[in-house]
Amino acid sequence: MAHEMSLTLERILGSSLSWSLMQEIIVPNHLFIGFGVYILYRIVHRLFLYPYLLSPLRDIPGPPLGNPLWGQSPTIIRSETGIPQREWVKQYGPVVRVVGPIGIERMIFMKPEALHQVLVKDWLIYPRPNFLRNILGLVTGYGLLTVTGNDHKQMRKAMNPAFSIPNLMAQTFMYYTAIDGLIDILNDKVGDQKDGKVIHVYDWMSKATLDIICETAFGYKANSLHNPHNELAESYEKLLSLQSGPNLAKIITIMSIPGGAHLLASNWAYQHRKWFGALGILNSIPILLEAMHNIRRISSGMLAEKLASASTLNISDTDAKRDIMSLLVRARVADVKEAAGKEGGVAGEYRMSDQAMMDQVLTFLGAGHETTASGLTWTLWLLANAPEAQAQLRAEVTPVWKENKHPDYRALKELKWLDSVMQVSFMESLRIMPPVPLTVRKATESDYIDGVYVPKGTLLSIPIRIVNTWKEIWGSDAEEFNPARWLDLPPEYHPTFSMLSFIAGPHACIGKTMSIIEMKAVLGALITNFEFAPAFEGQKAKPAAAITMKPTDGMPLRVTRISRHI
Ligand code: HEM
Repeated sequence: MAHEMSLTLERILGSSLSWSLMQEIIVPNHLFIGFGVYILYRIVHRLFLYPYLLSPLRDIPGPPLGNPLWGQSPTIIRSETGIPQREWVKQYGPVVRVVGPIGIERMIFMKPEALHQVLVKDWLIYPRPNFLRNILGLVTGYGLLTVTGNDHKQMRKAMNPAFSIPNLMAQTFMYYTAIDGLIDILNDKVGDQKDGKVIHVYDWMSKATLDIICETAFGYKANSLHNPHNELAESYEKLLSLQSGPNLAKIITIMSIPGGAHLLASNWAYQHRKWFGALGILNSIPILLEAMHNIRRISSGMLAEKLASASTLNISDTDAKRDIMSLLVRARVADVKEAAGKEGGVAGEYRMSDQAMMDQVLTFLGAGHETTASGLTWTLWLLANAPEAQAQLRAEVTPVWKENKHPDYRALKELKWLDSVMQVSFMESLRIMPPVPLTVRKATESDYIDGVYVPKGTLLSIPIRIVNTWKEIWGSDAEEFNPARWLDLPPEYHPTFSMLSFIAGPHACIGKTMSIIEMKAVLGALITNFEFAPAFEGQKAKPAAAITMKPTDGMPLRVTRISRHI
């Protein structure tokens, strides 16, 4: 057979270059050497030629390229999130090039026009990169945070009603079981001690916001505040304990290997999770896989319960349950009924499968729990260090909470923009310590941004914390906590692109209003009842360097009962 093939090829190639001669030339050794040279060239190109000599971005100012294998990533991974980038912007200006591992370039654009182009005008050209979508998908399900393009448009349209004002109004009362529980617990802990008590406030904010999001997302009473061994809360705690730059770098590396994302999301990986643990360096993977498995198992149990009762859900019932999952189930029932009424009808344009509904709710649990807990914790930290601002806030909220300890949506909304210490305290805290300090986009086409040619494939850092504290906009005290600045905004302030904590455009946070209302309800109750101060002199904040910015030390604060002062 091989002989016949060789004869045929010899005939095709003709006499000038005989097959036997070729066989001599292309001996396996030559092939091997050729392949080796090609791989070597690719490595040299990737690590040296492209970043130093060939990249169209090579002349853009930025920090030194650093080690060819890692670039600037060790500095980024080891530092507080956003701080190295902030220093580079101070040093190099509003357009910065940063080279990461294996010569991968990231651009930072600071100006509003550039951010408008990336986040709003051409958002379809600049989606979240695959590695980010895969990480978010692993942790929060394949929902709004991971889809892009038309799928995203349809999904967002389907999800918007769950975040409508009427729905938020109806949901507000769901916050108060957790808030009352939180106040009781802190009262018990602090007691009548004259000097108060040091409490790790992040841990309690995290439990309270988990209970709130479980109730608003599923209608499920997790009660993690009173039950230290709640499985869902424990799984999230484990997951969040992995939030560190080095862990994130490991997960991104696995996700970037072809098939890595599928592997981590697979049942096989869960069943063999101990194997990862045996490889010392990957010892965080079993914890991640186990936590995710438990969260999915518990969530799917809750979904099954909802679906089982779906037939009894009456969509016109004004007393109907307002949690997000009930809304999705009702929308699906309505969709199917509508389709059945039409000749040849099929269900509507975005009919959610069980799995899609699960993923959405996992997304809301993942995106809406830790962010809100961090937002509240940083606000308490900043107020603890600004006793005057804290006293002003207390003077504003105490009468409101004394009149009704469960203010409704309207009353919470009333504590509103620029009229209220509560509102400006949050704006200022979310400005300086944004719970999501940085995100990433990828150019899927070559284009000019702020006059710079950006080749297809370039990563773009969306510099949330850096823009929020940019001296060119916010002035020389940009990095300081000063809620009063919101009463007299600087002329350079841009309403959309000077404060990016919830970003902007079609991917802007869907839970923005919900989280602000929820944080107001929690903070109002806390500030009415307690005074917060640093736990010890010289205390420094310790934010984690990861996707979200939570305190790594649980944020100890000295908490004192207010009744002592009245
Ligand atoms: C203080 C609290 C919060 C902050 C600072 C925050 C911040 C953000 C940011 C910066 C993004 C954009 C991420 C990116 O594009 O890479 C985002 C997206 C998102 N957030 Fe939030 N978030 C908060 C609370 C919530 C809550 C309570 C929910 C839901 C219950 C939520 C659900 C989402 C979802 C679903 C997205 C994806 C939106 C899309 O791509 O269409 N967030 N959030």
